[in-house]
Amino acid sequence: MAAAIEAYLEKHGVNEMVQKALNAVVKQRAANPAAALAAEFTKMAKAAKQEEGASGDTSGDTSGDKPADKPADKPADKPADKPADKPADKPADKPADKPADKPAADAPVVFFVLGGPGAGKGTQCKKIVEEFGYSHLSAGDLLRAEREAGTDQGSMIEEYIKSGKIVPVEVTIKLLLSAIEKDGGKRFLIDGFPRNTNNMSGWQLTVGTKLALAGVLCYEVSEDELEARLLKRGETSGRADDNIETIKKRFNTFKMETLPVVEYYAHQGLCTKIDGSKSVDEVWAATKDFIDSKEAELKQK
Ligand SMILES: Nc1ncnc2c1ncn2[C@@H]1O[C@H](COP(=O)(O)OP(=O)(O)OP(=O)(O)O)[C@@H](O)[C@H]1O
Ligand SMILES: Nc1ccn([C@@H]2O[C@H](COP(=O)(O)O)[C@@H](O)[C@H]2O)c(=O)n1
Repeated sequence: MAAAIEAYLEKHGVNEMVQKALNAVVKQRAANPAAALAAEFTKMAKAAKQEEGASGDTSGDTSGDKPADKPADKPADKPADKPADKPADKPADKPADKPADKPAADAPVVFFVLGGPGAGKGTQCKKIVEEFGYSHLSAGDLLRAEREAGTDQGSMIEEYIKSGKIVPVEVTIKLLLSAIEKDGGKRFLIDGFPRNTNNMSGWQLTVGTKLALAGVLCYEVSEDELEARLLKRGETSGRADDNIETIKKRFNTFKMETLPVVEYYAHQGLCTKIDGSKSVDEVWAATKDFIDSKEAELKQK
């Protein structure tokens, strides 16, 4: 099935695939969007398999039959997550110059780190930095720092954070790319990104294959546990979103927008899910195993 999904992706591109699946899920008003999305991907993969069988093309080379009006990297026409009154129509950055098919062997390596609010992303990233010397970039931290600048953009970011919504990618990607460039490292943990399909499109358009995505870590924790952790953290964090009203909104955003992204990567075989409800040390043991095995894979390349 993974090969069939890859074939579909080759033909239609990631944006079209994700957008089509998300549209179907939204239409269904599915109670469990992640499961519905998984079902949509499976349906698409089956259709791609049949299509491939019908055309007799088993090579996987689809370069000749891509419809001319549908480039693989065409961004979603309208990001699903755009708040109606915000100017978020298109990523502001110029698309990466004609992307190569694959990242260069010496391209810096990136891991996305996902999980619900309070799942322990930051806690585990810190440990990875200590043990493996990776560079850690938290999209949330970068946005909070930018908010402090006191500009119009700062107040816009504040609004999004307080309402638990995802800031338009053109803002976030600029912060991430400038931090990556400044850092100049070879291994990056991108914490809290991509949080929705708009984030994914922005990354694909601006980064393309300049950086190599080696894997996605996702920490799974129940909402009850997350809520308890965030309320406790809120006693000292001073964060505008560690209060029960915003926490509920963040949970909703996570379920509706981020879980589908996690499922997308899971279907690509890129996502490793870790039980984040255990103790910090137990979660770290699983995290370390993951990084060790990825480092071994990367050494063989
Ligand atoms: N395994 C764990 N068990 C119990 N508490 C934990 C665990 N991991 C992290 N915490 C605590 O839970 C809170 C949230 O952790 P952390 O800030 O690492 O999460 P996060 O996923 O980065 O959150 P956010 O997305 O909101 O920034 C912190 O107070 C942290 O000390
Ligand atoms: N890709 C992202 C990441 C974060 N945000 C906003 O920041 C808030 C806090 O993020 P944490 O990762 O620190 O939990 C989050 O709720 C969003 O409002 C974002 O917009 N895009």
